[in-house]
Amino acid sequence: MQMNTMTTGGLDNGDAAPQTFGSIRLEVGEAKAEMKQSILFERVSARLKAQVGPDVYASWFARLKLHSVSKSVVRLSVPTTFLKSWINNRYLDLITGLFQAEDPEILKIEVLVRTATRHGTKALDEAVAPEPAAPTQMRRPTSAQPAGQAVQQAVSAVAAARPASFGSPLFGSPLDSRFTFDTFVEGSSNRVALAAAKTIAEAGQGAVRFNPLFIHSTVGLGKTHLLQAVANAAVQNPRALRVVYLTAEYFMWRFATAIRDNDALTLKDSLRNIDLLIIDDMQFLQGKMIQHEFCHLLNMLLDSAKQVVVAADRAPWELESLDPRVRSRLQGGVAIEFDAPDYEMRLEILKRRLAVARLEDPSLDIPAELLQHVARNVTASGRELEGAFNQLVFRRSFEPNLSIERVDELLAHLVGSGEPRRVRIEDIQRIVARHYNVSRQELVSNRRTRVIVKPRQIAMYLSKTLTPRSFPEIGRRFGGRDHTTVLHAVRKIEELISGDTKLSHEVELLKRLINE
Ligand SMILES: Nc1ncnc2c1ncn2[C@@H]1O[C@H](COP(=O)(O)OP(=O)(O)OP(=O)(O)O)[C@@H](O)[C@H]1O
Repeated sequence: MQMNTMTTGGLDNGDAAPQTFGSIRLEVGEAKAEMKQSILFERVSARLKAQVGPDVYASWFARLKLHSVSKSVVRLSVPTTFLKSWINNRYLDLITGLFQAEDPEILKIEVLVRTATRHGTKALDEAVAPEPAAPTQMRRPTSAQPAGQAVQQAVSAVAAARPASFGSPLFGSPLDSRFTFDTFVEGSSNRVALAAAKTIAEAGQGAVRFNPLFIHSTVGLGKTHLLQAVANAAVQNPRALRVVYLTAEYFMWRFATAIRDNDALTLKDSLRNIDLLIIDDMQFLQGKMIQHEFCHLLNMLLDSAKQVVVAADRAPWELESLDPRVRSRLQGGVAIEFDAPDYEMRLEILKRRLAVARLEDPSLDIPAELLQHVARNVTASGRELEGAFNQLVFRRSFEPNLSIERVDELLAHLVGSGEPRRVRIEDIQRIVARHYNVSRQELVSNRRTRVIVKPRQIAMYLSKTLTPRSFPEIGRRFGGRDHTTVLHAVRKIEELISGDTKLSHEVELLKRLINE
């Protein structure tokens, strides 16, 4: 383990081998610290495996190593950049929670890439995900179904998840067998997207509906879960759909490797004949050549009536780093935004998590009041709920009588901790657009009619005054405008507010709505 290097590093002052009594004592102390760190890592690894299941663990964490532990920072290492960003994007909160549960002094987890000791090809090959475990066929819940029944169904679904007996994606990023329609909780914030996703998963070849379907939301609201549910269901479709699920990062990596190995044609061929392409985390698609390839693929699939589903953390017209041709094709379909889950949904997500956790540990019991309390207070996203739930489960194993006050203490970092909420430009745009009865898309468009220009300038002014974003960045988020346009808007609104009480009240009201 690289840890050894780390511990001797502290003594590396050019001295000969330690001979004095003081150095020996230091060595014993170090050995003890090293052992403690190894135990910590072993314990967290075991919990992580229990949380994510052996398949996901084997895919992503089998090569995770402890690099070093300082008082508050744990550094882990993986062999490839791909794994690093995958773990950072998907699992960092979970891993941080698990370390903190072992040692509350730990504040931060960093994932590093180990220096390659093997040759390039081998190291890159290691990043190829193993064959995904596809789920078995599952029944579908209906919105009219009683909650208990839905939980039971979700439990059966997870219990039944096994490596594929039939149907799996042609290739691509691994699917998590827990991410199915059955385990996805429906609510007002995601109902439309869920209906569209189910329609696509059930459709036959060539029966294209909303193309491309573009789902966007801020982090942790269930985009990946829904996309993987589409993939998991589509591979079971009796019409034998050819399905590919990829994260944008995986797509980039596959193309980069294929181009390096002069094998791009084979890769393109294998993508040509698919029925359903699902791309997650579109905001990460970068690089001129890769975007060019992606644009080709997208055009080819859309033009031949093949279904494409995409998810990103922002709307297609806000993906500034994308090639305008890709952006424009993505805008040609249907974009649906998820909002944050409401209380009922949050509670249902927690109940389902509990039911699933009970499969592993039937003695696990979390009182309903605790679940309700968490659902009321952890409001931001499904991912935070998951973090809160993991903390609860972990704590209850050695504090069986957790009080609500203790839960608040444990979850202080997830519950509104008194810090002001971070305002996002998307929220400002949404609230201003709604207030002035225009669409968010119009706000970032090129249209220059009065009804759009004023709300746009107000939204820019609010973006500058309520967020730490720079003029150029705000310009980019408003349809790629120049920073001088934003500067002009901010000055203009400042000037107008000082002489127009009605407008000044309007802006105050908008600020209150945004900060709510
Ligand atoms: N409606 C839901 N029903 C059940 N679980 C949900 C729901 N929404 C979110 N979750 C859970 O919350 C966690 C985070 O969800 P997911 O990773 O799908 O979010 P995301 O929107 O893709 O986030 P990111 O933008 O960071 O990729 C997952 O464990 C997911 O199962």
